[in-house]
Amino acid sequence: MIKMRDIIREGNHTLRAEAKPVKFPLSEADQKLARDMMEYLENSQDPELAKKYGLRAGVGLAAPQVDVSEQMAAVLVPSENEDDEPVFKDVIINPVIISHSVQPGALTEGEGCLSVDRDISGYVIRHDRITLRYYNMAGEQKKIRLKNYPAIVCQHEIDHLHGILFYDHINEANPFAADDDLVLIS
Ligand SMILES: CNC(=O)c1cccc(C)c1Nc1nc(N2CCN(c3ccccc3Cl)CC2)nc(N2CSC[C@H]2C(=O)NC)n1
Ligand code: NI
Repeated sequence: MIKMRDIIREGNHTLRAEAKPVKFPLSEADQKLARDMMEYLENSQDPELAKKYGLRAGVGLAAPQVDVSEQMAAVLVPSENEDDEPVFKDVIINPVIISHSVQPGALTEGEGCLSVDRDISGYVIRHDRITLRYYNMAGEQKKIRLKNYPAIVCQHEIDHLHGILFYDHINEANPFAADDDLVLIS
């Protein structure tokens, strides 16, 4: 299982590298990696398991964060009440944002990252809505539209595949600068 010690932190160059596209059919190693990353998110969202293994909770984890510079990320956005299906759950491979809203969006509370061991406040300005094309573990091409929280999470994880970290999108001069069409997502 993936533990916090397997997650690389700022300063490790892999976090700032351009990850390589994944080849299909997935190798055994890539299949295991995909499963392990999704398992990490599930474990981290379970208060008992998170406590038992000292895991930081997350809704997304990208392969570069476990020092594998490949274009693959697990995303698990749970629904508000736990016995419903997740809002979004998949391993997104070779993802491309093929279109997006002009309208920006940001999490009201800012963003955290498992590879960043410090609290950096401010609005992380992203697209409020995206159309995402990606391949799943079976190699099927998917094209989906996402908005608000799941759209923000996927953009955060896709950034990791291109060496971009969330605070790269925070306005340094005024971290909470918001033009009037910014959608604040709580
Ligand atoms: C600085 N302020 C903040 O961090 C911040 C502060 C308050 C609110 C939010 C909403 C903030 N922001 C933020 N909160 C999250 N979580 C909320 C808690 N949750 C979770 C926790 C426990 C069980 C199950 C779950 Cl589900 C896990 C996910 N996750 C992300 N991000 C940014 S996009 C990728 C995603 C990620 O997985 N990061 C590790 N941002
Ligand atoms: Ni991150």
